[in-house]
Amino acid sequence: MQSYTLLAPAKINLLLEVIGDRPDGYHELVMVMQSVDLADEVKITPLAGDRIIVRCDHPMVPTDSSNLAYKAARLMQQQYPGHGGVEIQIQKRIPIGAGLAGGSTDGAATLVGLDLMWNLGLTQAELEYYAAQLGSDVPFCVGGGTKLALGRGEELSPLADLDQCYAVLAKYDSLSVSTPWAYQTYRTRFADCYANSPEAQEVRRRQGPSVPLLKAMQAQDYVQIGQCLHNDLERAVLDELPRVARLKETFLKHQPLGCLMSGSGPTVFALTQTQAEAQALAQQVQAAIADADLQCWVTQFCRFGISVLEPV
Ligand SMILES: C[C@@](CO)(OP(=O)(O)O)[C@H](O)COP(=O)(O)OP(=O)(O)OC[C@H]1O[C@@H](n2ccc(N)nc2=O)[C@H](O)[C@@H]1O
Ligand SMILES: Nc1ncnc2c1ncn2[C@@H]1O[C@H](COP(=O)(O)OP(=O)(O)O)[C@@H](O)[C@H]1O
Repeated sequence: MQSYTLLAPAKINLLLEVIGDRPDGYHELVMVMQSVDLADEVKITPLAGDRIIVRCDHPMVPTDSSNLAYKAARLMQQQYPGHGGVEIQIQKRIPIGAGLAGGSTDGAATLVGLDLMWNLGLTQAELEYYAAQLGSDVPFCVGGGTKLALGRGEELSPLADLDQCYAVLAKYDSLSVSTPWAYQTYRTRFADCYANSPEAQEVRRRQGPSVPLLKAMQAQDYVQIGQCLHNDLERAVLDELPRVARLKETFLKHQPLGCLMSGSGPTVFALTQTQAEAQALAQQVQAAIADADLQCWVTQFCRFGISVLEPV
């Protein structure tokens, strides 16, 4: 049996609209998701016996059964017994609790890696089916690229690739947001915005902020795309975290194509059309904020989710 090293990219949400409640207790969403080339490396190695061992070079990442890579390996062992154990080594580059799906992408990489290592020949649909059992964002992370995500985030449709777009990501190192807290904070403030019957939810989907964004994306009109970015969770989270609100204001002063908090935050991203503009923007924002706690990454949109870096 061969070892595999996989590249597991982060995502940003170009749009996140909370439509209403779902019978399963989650929120019904409309999202436009985009992979970026900031990625963890996940190495999958066969182990004798049935053990699952997770190692990570970042001290804040749990390596017990709460790690999404561990959960993915256990799910695969339950579904396809008899292939033995696995060691999963995660080289963490995606910041934690950042709204960038760092844990989800490691879980997705483990599913893809075990499919290869155990020679199962699973389809993308089968991988996404298992992924949905691990978390709402995990199915997107399998195939990545540019996608519309409905339901709780697991109903995916491909969108035309957005070529040549860069995202400057910025996050205070010491600040993380828990996803349940972000949804709960939104719910406490804005539950009166919820559409809860299937008919009312359909009306919301057809009339909401995804309509102009999808139109701009179809036309590859980057100026328009920048103006149509939207995240319902942003107003709830930014009200609670004024430092992040100021970070967004600072980005906007430098006139990027657009700027938004990603997912549940607290990462803020700003879009540019060239790498040089993105690098200049990152420097300008770091100089303006002048806080060693602020981290910036210049990333490019990418067309793929999990990819094999090298069979070892
Ligand atoms: C907000 C988003 C946007 O892409 O991502 P992050 O910012 O966390 O990366 C996602 O909705 C997060 O997806 P993920 O992190 O996979 O969520 P899950 O593990 O399925 O759920 C974590 C918690 O988020 C809330 N949740 C999640 C998805 C959803 N449609 N409705 C919800 O209410 C629930 O409180 C749930 O207990
Ligand atoms: N492989 C993993 N990498 C990072 N965090 C993980 C992982 N597996 C489980 N977690 C847990 O998930 C929490 C959320 O982390 P992460 O996925 O980075 O954030 P987000 O949900 O904002 O995208 C972390 O605080 C950590 O406890």
